[in-house]
Amino acid sequence: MTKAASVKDAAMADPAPHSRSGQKNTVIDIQNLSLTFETNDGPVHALSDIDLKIEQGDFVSFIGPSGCGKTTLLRVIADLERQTAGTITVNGVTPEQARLNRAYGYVFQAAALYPWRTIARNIALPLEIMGLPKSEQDQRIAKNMDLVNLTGFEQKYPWQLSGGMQQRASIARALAVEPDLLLMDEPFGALDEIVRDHLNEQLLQLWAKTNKTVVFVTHSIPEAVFLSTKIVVLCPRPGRIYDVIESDLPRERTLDLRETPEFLKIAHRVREGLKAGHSYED
Ligand SMILES: Nc1ncnc2c1ncn2[C@@H]1O[C@H](COP(=O)(O)OP(=O)(O)OP(=O)(O)O)[C@@H](O)[C@H]1O
Repeated sequence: MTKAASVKDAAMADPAPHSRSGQKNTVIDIQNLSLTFETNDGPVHALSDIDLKIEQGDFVSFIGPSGCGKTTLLRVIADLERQTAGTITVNGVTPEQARLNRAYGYVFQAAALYPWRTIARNIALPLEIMGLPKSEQDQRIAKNMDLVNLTGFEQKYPWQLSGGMQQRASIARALAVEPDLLLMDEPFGALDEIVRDHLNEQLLQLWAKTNKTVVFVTHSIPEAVFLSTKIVVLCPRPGRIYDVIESDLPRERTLDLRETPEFLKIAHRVREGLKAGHSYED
């Protein structure tokens, strides 16, 4: 597929990716950002000189070996960590202001559902905290359970659902606050490969339907290439960006795409980046 064709696909799948000037809106703008943790054993340079722009409607994966700073970078975006140098804006404001504006939903590796609440009441939790009227809560629960294909499971408890279904429920809970930005930290890392494949397809469908911007942490090369419009390869000590790959795969994807030469070419480039940035002393 040519670059021009993929851009056309992107425009078709994405109803409002641009501002009126025709420019894509920058959702996350990171410049010269570093973060050093001071520990009893000395400083840990978790992130060093990170420059990255993420635009409206992008699906961006962070991939890299353990300890290269993927989670730390996601946590800086979410205002769960603060950088020690450089700048970052989320929707044009500080991460703190973006958090207060409820700009993002955050999905963790573990579904983290309350076992004593039904699935519907788990999804309702952030809405209760926001003080939304019951009718609005019910409408958002129904809409987001439908988006993750869980309609009919409202009154079940988390332990009555499979791991994949629990993770879909946690995605519905993140979506219920209606954020434009979804931050996902290895959400499918603990699931078996068949379930992960299925959830990857469902996540892409959800992304196409909702036009969200997604930032996704993974260890898996096929997952990163299958899902992303942009793949950020990080390497450790200090954590830094080794490569940024703009994918020219079409936005509408099914799993058989993984057998194509275009897919394998991108996967090869990611693998080469991971190899080059890897320290074999670990
Ligand atoms: N709160 C903290 N205090 C001290 N060091 C930390 C803290 N959080 C993370 N680190 C260190 O920062 C570095 C980056 O950690 P981070 O968890 O972001 O890596 P990662 O790429 O997400 O790893 P993994 O794939 O294992 O989750 C690691 O060396 C880690 O030990």
